[in-house]
Amino acid sequence: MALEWLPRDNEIKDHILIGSEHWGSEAPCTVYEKKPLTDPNGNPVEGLYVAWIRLNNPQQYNSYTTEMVKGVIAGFTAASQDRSVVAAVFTGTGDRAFCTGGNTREYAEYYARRPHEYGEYMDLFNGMVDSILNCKKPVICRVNGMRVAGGQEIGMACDIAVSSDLAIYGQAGARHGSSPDGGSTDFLPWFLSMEDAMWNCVSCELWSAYKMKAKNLISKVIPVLKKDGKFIRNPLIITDEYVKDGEIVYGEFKTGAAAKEAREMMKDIPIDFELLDKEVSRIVWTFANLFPGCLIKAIDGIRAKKKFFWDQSKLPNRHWLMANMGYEAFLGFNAFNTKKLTGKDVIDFIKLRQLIAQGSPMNANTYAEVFAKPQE
Ligand SMILES: CC(C)(COP(=O)(O)OP(=O)(O)OC[C@H]1O[C@@H](n2cnc3c(N)ncnc32)[C@H](O)[C@@H]1OP(=O)(O)O)[C@@H](O)C(=O)NCCC(=O)NCCSC(=O)C1=CCCCC1=O
Repeated sequence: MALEWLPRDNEIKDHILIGSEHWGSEAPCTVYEKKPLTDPNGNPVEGLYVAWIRLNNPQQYNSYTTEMVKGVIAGFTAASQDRSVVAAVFTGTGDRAFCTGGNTREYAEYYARRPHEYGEYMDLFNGMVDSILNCKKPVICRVNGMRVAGGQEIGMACDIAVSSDLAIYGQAGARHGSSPDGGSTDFLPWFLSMEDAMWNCVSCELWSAYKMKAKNLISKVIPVLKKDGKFIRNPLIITDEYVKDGEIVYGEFKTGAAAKEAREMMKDIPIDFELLDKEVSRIVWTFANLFPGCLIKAIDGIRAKKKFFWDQSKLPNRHWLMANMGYEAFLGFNAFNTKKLTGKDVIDFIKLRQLIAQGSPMNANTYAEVFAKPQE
């Protein structure tokens, strides 16, 4: 006997928590778009979608404003709760940047010296990372360009990353007055060796996508320059040689005349994301052809290792970052934000250390000594 006699409520429930009020189309904003799932021949599959969450602030390298952070949270919450969504793709507008982190203008002009406001902001920022790590759909980071600072942090929160070969990766915090505590100090040591994680986290060096692939940060690097109908690899990076004079050179930036020649050559070559998007579709199609429950259980099992340190650190980090907005962040983000006025994007670090060595109080006079002065 079948079970028709059991009382059942068959009215489909709506689990959507946040509406579309935090998304937009005009920069700066977060764009949320449901694109049809496509099969390997590019045919749309009826009733199934991929949620694209796009940071749309290209003039400021897709840095996220406070409103955009809310848009990302809303995006991953929607992707998670929408039963027709198979996977989420996190990307940025254009071909320059995926994201270069928090909006330094907002940081300098609003949050600096408003630590409690920044505490509220950090609650949103932490919510953004959590929304990625808790999304009940696999999350692909489509790295369309630079993934720097907080951009690197939200990128590493994603499950898998495929990258344009023009992208560069790294941190900026220690140069601009923050600590990469929005995930990088927790995630980087899982991806890279401890030595590489340490250097990449603090030095603020930017490393090529090829170098990061070789060091296991990302899954795949895809050529995006299409010369005379044929994709070529980023000519600025050494990709045809592994060892030179006993050193690993694969993935390093070319220098001198070779770099100049590469830059010249790149000038007229259009950027085309066809192969990058094919790779994104291939990964999504692989996910779509797996049991959804087994898939997300496995993904959450791996995410748990990222969360282990993130969950322990995110609250103390929030409190420290909040307090820091009155001190080093005030100096660093204002220096970066006024670079067009002063001609310098960082403070005089040696002067600051000399003043600290003398036991100087950290007041407006001291701050004035370490800032570059506005040019005539
Ligand atoms: C190294 C850079 C990423 C790239 O340098 P470069 O290629 O020389 O480009 P720029 O001329 O510097 O930048 C082009 C224009 O974009 C603007 N820009 C770039 N990044 C940002 C940003 N994050 N916010 C606002 N605007 C940005 C830049 O001002 C230029 O505009 P213009 O009008 O002059 O044409 C370099 O751009 C760089 O270092 N950017 C800043 C990176 C940064 O400091 N991000 C914030 C770090 S802190 C953070 O993200 C955090 C996250 C959570 C936890 C706490 C936290 O601090």
